[in-house]
Amino acid sequence: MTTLRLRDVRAGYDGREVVRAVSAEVPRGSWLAIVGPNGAGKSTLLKTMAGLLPGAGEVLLDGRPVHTLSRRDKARKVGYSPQDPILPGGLTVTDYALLGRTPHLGPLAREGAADLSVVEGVLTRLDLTGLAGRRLGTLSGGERQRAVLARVLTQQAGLLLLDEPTTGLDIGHAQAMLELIDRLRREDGTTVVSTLHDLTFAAQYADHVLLLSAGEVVAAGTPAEVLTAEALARYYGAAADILTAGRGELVVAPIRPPK
Ligand SMILES: Nc1ncnc2c1ncn2[C@@H]1O[C@H](COP(=O)(O)OP(=O)(O)OP(=O)(O)O)[C@@H](O)[C@H]1O
Repeated sequence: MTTLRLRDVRAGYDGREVVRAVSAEVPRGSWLAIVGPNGAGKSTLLKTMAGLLPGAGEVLLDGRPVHTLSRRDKARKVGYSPQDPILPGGLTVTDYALLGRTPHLGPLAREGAADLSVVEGVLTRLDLTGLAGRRLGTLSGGERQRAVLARVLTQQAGLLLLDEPTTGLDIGHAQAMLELIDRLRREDGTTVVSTLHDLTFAAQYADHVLLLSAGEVVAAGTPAEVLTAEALARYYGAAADILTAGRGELVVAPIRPPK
């Protein structure tokens, strides 16, 4: 439900710029995948979009600079999931997912039946119902990752900023996760920006792809325009074939490099 616009965004650490002059427009209800090799600046760009890192340039949510939003307004508008979140190991999956409802509660109000119903719906879709009462500290890596996404999704924000949402998930759970996000996009108009190392998933789910290399946008466009064998060789140093499968979907298939 949110349009995101980036104008000449720059960000970095300790005076070292690692994201350089990135501009992009992500219309309401669309999905932008940010791809690029390790260290290219993807997570840094996502954190800057979430208003968690100061940077130069503009990050506009429905025309408003993200840093001018109050914490509560930001939490209602933006759901951000980091790559390596620090989790309160003693909380159960349900209680943790319920935290996503906090921005929707009045002052001093407790979660009600409607909030619990949102949480139950998300846990069901992410195959977490059987783990609802388990403490986060006892979960496997992939289960923990699904719990993190559950909390972000219960927030029902208009913009989702997801850093590697499929990390640690098996192929079935990864698909279920991406399908759920895609459904939110189609049915509720949720806008999605995600970093993705899995380029086949990027091709299958994103409308637009931004390829970053050394902090700069080196290609932007549809998955077919950006994810070419030449670009993968040039920017990742990878050998890959781009195939079509299923209903004409792109598959990025690694191949053994020529000897
Ligand atoms: N907190 C930090 N302090 C200093 N430098 C950092 C910090 N976080 C990231 N960097 C550096 O900034 C650059 C971009 O990092 P970033 O995490 O944004 O890359 P990325 O594209 O998300 O990488 P990956 O695919 O490996 O997750 C890297 O050179 C990294 O070492």
